[in-house]
Amino acid sequence: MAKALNVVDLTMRFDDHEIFKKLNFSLEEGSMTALLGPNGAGKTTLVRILLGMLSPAKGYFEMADDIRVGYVPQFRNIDPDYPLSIQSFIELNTPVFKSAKVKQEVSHILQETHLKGLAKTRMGEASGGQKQRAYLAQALLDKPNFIILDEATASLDPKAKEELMNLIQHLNREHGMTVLFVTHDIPLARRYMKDYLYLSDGTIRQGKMEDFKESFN
Ligand SMILES: Nc1ncnc2c1ncn2[C@@H]1O[C@H](COP(=O)(O)OP(=O)(O)OP(=O)(O)O)[C@@H](O)[C@H]1O
Repeated sequence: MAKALNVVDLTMRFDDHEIFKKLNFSLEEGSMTALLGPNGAGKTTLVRILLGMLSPAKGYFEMADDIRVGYVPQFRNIDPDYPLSIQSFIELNTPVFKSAKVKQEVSHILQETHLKGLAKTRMGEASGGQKQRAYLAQALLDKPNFIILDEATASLDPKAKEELMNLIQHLNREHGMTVLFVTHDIPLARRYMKDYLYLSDGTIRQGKMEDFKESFN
C-alpha cells in the first residue's frame, strides 16, 4: 500500500515546553485512523503541523505527491444572525462568478452531504450536525483525497454524529479517501475507524482499533 503520509522524528515544543518528541508513524492511502489521546497531549498541535500552520522544532513529514488535504475544524457555534445560506457558505472559496462546472460541483457536493434540501437555510439557523456537514462540504469542494477532522463530532447529538460518521465512511469506501479523525469518543472511533494513533506523554503508538484498550498505563 502506498503511503499518504510519513512522519519522521517529529518533535514540537513551545518555548521550553516539549509537547512531543521524535514521533514516527505513517498512514496508508485509503486508511481510516483515529488520533486519540488525553487533553493537552498535542493532538491539535500535530494536526496544525500537518496542515502547515505550525513548524515543528525538529523532524519532518512528507505527503505523497498526489495528496490534497481537506480540513474540517472543531465544532464552533455560529452566530444565529450569520447571514449566509448553507450553499453560500460552502461556496465561500469559489469565484464570485461561477462557471457551470463549479455550479455542478456544488450541486453534487450538496447532494453527497445530504444538504440539497437545506441549501437555502441560513448557517445561523442550521443544526450542529448540518453546520458540520456544511464545513465538510466546503472542504470537499477542493477535491481532497485526505481529510483531517479535529473533534468534528464533539457536542453533536448521537443522530448527528452518526450522520457525519456515515458520510465520512462513505467518502473512505466510495472515494478511497484517507481519513485522520481526532476524537475523544472511543466508542465512536471503535465503530467507524480501522486504525488508531494514541498520543500521550510526548510519544505516539499506532495499532488496530479493535485492539485498542482505553489506556496504555
Ligand atoms: N500556540 C501555543 N503556544 C504555547 N503553547 C501551546 C500553543 N498551542 C498549544 N499549546 C500547548 O500545547 C499543549 C498541547 O495542546 P493541544 O491543543 O495540541 O492538545 P490536544 O491534545 O489537542 O488537547 P485537547 O484534547 O484538549 O484538544 C498544551 O499544553 C497547550 O497548552
